Amino acid sequence: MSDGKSVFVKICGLKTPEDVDVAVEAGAHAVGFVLAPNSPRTIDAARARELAARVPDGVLTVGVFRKQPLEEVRRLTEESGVRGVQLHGDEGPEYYEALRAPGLTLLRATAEHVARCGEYGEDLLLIDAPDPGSGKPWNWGSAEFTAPEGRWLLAGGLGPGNVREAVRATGAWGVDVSSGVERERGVKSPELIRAFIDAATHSYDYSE
Ligand SMILES: O=C(O)c1ccccc1N[C@@H]1O[C@H](COP(=O)(O)O)[C@@H](O)[C@H]1O
Repeated sequence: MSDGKSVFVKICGLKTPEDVDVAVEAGAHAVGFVLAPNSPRTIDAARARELAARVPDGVLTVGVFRKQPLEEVRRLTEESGVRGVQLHGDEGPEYYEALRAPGLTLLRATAEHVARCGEYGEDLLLIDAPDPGSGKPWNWGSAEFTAPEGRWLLAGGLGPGNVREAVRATGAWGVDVSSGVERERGVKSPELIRAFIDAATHSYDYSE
């Protein structure tokens, strides 16, 4: 039985039409394209545009950036047509203010302790491991971790086998994954994508 709580699920680092179709069909709420350089998941803006065009309106398309200049983020967002921007860096509130545009969802990714979502003007907060995209888990289950208020996503070392426990332990509003749904680094697995979405969306079903 479900207690009615739903969990927002983002599948990140998609590179092929097949990846996108599997994630969307399995019920992802958002899909991410890495527009930051030097990742095994990096794609260019033209490729991201092709992939984003496959995604129905109800699913958020997100460009992922790391420590890139504002003008580059603006240009790649425009060229790719993504409707969300996820920033992994030390950008301050003024950066978010400068990026804000109608219809654009801003995600702030950080490994720091943050009290609430929205302090920098972001729409969604992403609490991640210090090394984003590494697949390494962090101590979200420890007593030192205090969940932020508002809409926040948990990321970092999640996979089909631990996402349910992670959501229950932290009360995260949503989850984000990349490595945990790959069969090898940078190559997604349809089976793992489906299993992750199923486990995450049913986090509050059945009691133990
Ligand atoms: O995935 C990447 O290569 C990446 C590159 C630059 C910034 C962020 C990146 N990924 C983000 O990391 C988490 C998922 O990490 P994990 O692999 O599941 O542990 C997620 O927020 C991705 O968007």
